[in-house]
Amino acid sequence: MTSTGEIRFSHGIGGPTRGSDDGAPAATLGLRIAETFVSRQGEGKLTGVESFFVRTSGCNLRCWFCDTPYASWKPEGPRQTVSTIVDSVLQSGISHVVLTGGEPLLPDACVSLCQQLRDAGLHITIETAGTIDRDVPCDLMSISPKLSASAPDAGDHPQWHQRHHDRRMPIDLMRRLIDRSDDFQVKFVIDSPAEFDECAGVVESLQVRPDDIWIMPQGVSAEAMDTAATWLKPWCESAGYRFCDRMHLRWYGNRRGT
Ligand SMILES: C[S@@+](CC[C@H](N)C(=O)[O-])C[C@H]1O[C@@H](n2cnc3c(N)ncnc32)[C@H](O)[C@@H]1O
Ligand SMILES: Nc1nc2[nH]cc(C(=O)O)c2c(=O)[nH]1
Ligand code: SF4
Ligand SMILES: [Mg+2]
Repeated sequence: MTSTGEIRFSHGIGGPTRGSDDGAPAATLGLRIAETFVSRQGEGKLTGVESFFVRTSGCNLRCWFCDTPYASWKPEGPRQTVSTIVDSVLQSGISHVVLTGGEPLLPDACVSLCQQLRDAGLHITIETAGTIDRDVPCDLMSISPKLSASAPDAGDHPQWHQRHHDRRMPIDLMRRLIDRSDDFQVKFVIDSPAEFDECAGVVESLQVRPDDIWIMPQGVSAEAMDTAATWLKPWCESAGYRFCDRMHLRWYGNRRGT
């Protein structure tokens, strides 16, 4: 990690490398893990399904609203080998795994992790912002493209503001992630009606059906979601998108490990 808390990744945007600087295979090096926990999937088409969550630490974006800053702004947690993580999942006896972050497609070892989980017959959802071009086995690619208003403040974080701008919306790359996966969903975070046109433009560029689009209100409480629903739900209905309640916030509150 650098003095500013940024993890140095082994590849630039969109171009993963194989292995590492010291020659160790990715599976041995493992992944930095902020937390693992069992919960019910709170978002999207698998809402309600009991799942084993693996949250990697480290992100190449810095959304101002990030609800897991301990995996992005201030990444926490030790490295774990792929076999340690796979053992934990298998011991739980749970058949659905959600790989999230931070940005779970950043570490090279995410490929062998997903391959081993798949070989064990488990269902894998990957929650990603869709900025890393990675050919990774997965059952549900859940992409949450980041709109321009999600960038951190330019005055407070000039470098991350610029990086966020440069990295957040590689349309062709997202399309490849969609084309490679067995199934996909696209989830947007909307903070205000000013983002409607931009969101609709991205949907058009991605060439996906309105039915595949889930719209999540920005916020981390049931009250915030209910307030946003008054202006967000009518827009979703008119555009044919799905309104996405983030149910874990209702079930458990905004608590870590849920
Ligand atoms: C913490 S992110 C990790 C995965 C990946 N970095 C991404 O952004 O998709 C997990 C999910 O939470 C959503 N999210 C994060 N902060 C949020 C907030 N304040 N309100 C609504 N959704 C949020 C993201 O858009 C994403 O769908
Ligand atoms: N219950 C629950 N469902 C989730 N779906 C996606 C999540 C994420 O943080 O990526 C998440 C999460 O953090 N908790
Ligand atoms: S891309 Fe995801 S993990 Fe990274 S800062 Fe944005 S919401 Fe947080
Ligand atoms: Mg979450």
